[in-house]
Amino acid sequence: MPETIAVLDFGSQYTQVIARRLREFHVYSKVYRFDTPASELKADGVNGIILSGGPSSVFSESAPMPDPDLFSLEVPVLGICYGLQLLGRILGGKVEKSTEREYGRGTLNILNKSALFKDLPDEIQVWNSHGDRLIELPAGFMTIGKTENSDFAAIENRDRRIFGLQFHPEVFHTERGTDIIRNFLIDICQCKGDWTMAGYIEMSVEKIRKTVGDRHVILGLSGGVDSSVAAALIHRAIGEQLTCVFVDNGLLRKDEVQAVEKLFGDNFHMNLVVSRTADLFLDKLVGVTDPERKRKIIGNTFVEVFEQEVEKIGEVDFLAQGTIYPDVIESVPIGGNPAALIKSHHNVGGLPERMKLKILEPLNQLFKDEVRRLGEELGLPKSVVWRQPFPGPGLAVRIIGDITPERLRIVREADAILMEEMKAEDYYYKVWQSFAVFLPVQSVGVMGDERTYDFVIALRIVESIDAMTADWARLPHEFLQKVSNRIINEVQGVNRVVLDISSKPPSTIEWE
Ligand SMILES: Nc1ncnc2c1ncn2[C@@H]1O[C@H](COP(=O)(O)OP(=O)(O)OP(=O)(O)O)[C@@H](O)[C@H]1O
Ligand SMILES: O=c1[nH]c(=O)c2[nH+]cn([C@@H]3O[C@H](COP(=O)(O)O)[C@@H](O)[C@H]3O)c2[nH]1
Ligand SMILES: NC(=O)CC[C@H](N)C(=O)O
Ligand SMILES: [Mg+2]
Repeated sequence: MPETIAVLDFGSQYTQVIARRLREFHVYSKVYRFDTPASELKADGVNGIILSGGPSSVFSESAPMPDPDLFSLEVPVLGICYGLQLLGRILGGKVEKSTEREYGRGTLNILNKSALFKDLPDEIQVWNSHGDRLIELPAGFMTIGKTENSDFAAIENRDRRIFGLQFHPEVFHTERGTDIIRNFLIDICQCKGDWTMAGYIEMSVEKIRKTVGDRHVILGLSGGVDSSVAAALIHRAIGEQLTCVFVDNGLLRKDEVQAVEKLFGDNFHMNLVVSRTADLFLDKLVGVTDPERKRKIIGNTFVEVFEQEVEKIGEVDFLAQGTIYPDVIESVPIGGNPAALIKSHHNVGGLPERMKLKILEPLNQLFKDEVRRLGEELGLPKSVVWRQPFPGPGLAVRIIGDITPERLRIVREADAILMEEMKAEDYYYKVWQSFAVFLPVQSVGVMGDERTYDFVIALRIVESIDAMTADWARLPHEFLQKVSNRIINEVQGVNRVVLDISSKPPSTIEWE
């Protein structure tokens, strides 16, 4: 393992932001479940531990708790927000609900000069988001900073190298937040910061070889960024022991099967099987309107298809997927709280429990932009690395309500027109995603003096860095007008086009 910082996830919306801030300092970081045994962290040889924030209160009965032994591992620990409250309570201090909650901007007064605040001024603006607070320090701790409403906004046990911050150093709005993180990583955990993408490839290749041994792997290949990068990485590790399976589930975009076959043939030299199983998927989806049910059915059917392919190939032990970190966090209910589940990405929450194949997901700690850098490092072409994402459940989650052949035709044609124009006007690579959504709403129109009563297409065009947040792209009106005209003129059954101007949050990128 390279130098690693463990980030224990207590459900903060910023956990992933912490992890990538660390990687920006060229230190490998890995997100672990909040209850990971200390022995596992030790076995992984972690150089430091960060406890994330989280929505719970540490004194509530259902509060997620870490293994207390992690404080005896003799590596530095930094608790952020909930993490501070947690270590405060576990080590003998007291936490209470506060009447003066702090949300947003605050001023931190730095008191005792701590290694954590090296080279910082005595006062910085910080970003808060908490309702509870520490009111009694645990033994051996001292205050190193306070805000208006928290006497213990920053605390330290110098001997044991345990630190707590009530504010969020990982967010952009905390002044000098990256310096605080740097101080923790470089000065306190003594990381060298020599981790690179090339190093990541080397580490992953080794790990894949060790996990797989002489067994065989099948990989669900969609032609998308993630699975293509995963394929290239795994192929580098085990070569011929890998077979890629591309599933035509009947929910793909116009001409996509041919395009992926060609892309693959031109750029890769691996075993590829195309599984033509559209009817299997579409039959199961007849009459299904609930988004989560669609996703679960598709996830299950993918596995069914993979298992059929395994029967044909023989001796296969692993199913590899291009799952990346955001797929994982959105699909897993945090702290067992189902309300925190946003949507089941087909490749994560949609997998059946009875599955026999073991899962191999070498990208499940990375963000999209990191996957893209990895793809470039592996020598994949721009047309693969910079392709817009397309969800595994495909057009099923872009047809609101029932999925019928007629609706598939409509959304496919509309989508193809948008895509063609995006490429022609050079917008395709400038936005995160652009696609058409079919709305099961009919409205009145007039075409050639004749009344129409046809369906609506919504255009969804968004900008994003990592799909965790997104905003609608402000494309020129002339462009939108052209796309709208073409769709209404060329796609039978559509007489109205609307533009989705919602951001994520509160909306999501896909409509289902
Ligand atoms: N049609 C398909 N055939 C086989 N596997 C698929 C298919 N669609 C999705 N998958 C599997 O599900 C995983 C998740 O899909 P997802 O869309 O997130 O990733 P991707 O298609 O590889 O990349 P992108 O996000 O750029 O579309 C893929 O990495 C792949 O392993
Ligand atoms: O492989 C996938 N399987 C899925 O089930 C899935 N659902 C959403 N997406 C893609 O993830 C990103 C975030 O989407 P949302 O804002 O809609 O959650 C966007 O890029 C979506 O296209 C999926 N990808
Ligand atoms: N952002 C956080 O970690 C919040 C911690 C805790 N839920 C509080 O409100 O104080
Ligand atoms: Mg995809």
